[in-house]
Amino acid sequence: MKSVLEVDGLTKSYPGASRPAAADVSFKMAEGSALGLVGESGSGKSTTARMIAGLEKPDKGWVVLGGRQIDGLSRRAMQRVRRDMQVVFQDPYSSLNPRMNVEQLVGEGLLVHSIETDRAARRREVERLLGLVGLGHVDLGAYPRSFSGGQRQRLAIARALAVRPKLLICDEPVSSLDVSVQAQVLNLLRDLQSELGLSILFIAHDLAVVRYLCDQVVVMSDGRVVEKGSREQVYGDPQHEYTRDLLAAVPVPDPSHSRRSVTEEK
Ligand SMILES: Nc1ncnc2c1ncn2[C@@H]1O[C@H](COP(=O)(O)OP(=O)(O)OP(=O)(O)O)[C@@H](O)[C@H]1O
Repeated sequence: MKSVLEVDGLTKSYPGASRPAAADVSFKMAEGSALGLVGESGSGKSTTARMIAGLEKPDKGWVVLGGRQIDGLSRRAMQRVRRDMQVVFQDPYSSLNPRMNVEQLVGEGLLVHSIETDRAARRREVERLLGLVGLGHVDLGAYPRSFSGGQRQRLAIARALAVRPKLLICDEPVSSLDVSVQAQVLNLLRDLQSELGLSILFIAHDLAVVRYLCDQVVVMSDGRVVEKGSREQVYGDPQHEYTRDLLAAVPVPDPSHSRRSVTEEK
């Protein structure tokens, strides 16, 4: 199967640290799949994601997106690659510009990347995207301050999808939300993944969340990959003691219990 993302030997040390934040991290992601990168706080997930997204330069290793090596590209070249790789961040309160309204926020990528320069057509596309994320009813002139955390995360997802990325990186996208809202946003991501064939790299410390959404799992500890495999392998027959310990500590209920309420969030 064609891979959307390959990382090989990614390594990063921060000055003064006693060990690398990420050491020799390698994995492959098939197109249309959802891969969960899991581990406790400090295990190196964000550092790895930042190197993939070009926000941090690796000391060693490489990143290939859609067959093209993207580490070490110039800032300008990287800007073009950003269209193919969108990130949804943990905190929807700081990731959305408070001075931009819904139409501007969701439509920005369409304008910046010259995908849709006609205002009326862009507006229609923004409305379509809002419908996709369950916000078909919202006022295009509204500002982020009038939305709940879950709704803001839906806006962030619509904004990311606008440019039709090859890869969506979700960095702890539900961990700042209430548990009931978490389930709704996870259900949305799952539906989008199956309906649009989206490739999602999902970063989380919570194994229950990853089990729900991801078909492949990479487990990190102390900057290293300690286990990787299919969901069935990693959850059904964990090989590493660290994975077994993480699994033993899973606290969150199955989000599928609130599946019917996906569109009910206000
Ligand atoms: N900019 C930085 N400068 C120095 N050290 C850093 C920096 N960013 C991360 N680290 C260190 O690198 C290690 C890995 O951190 P990283 O944030 O990648 O882990 P994580 O698994 O994403 O954790 P969290 O879930 O808390 O974000 C930690 O020891 C952290 O303190």
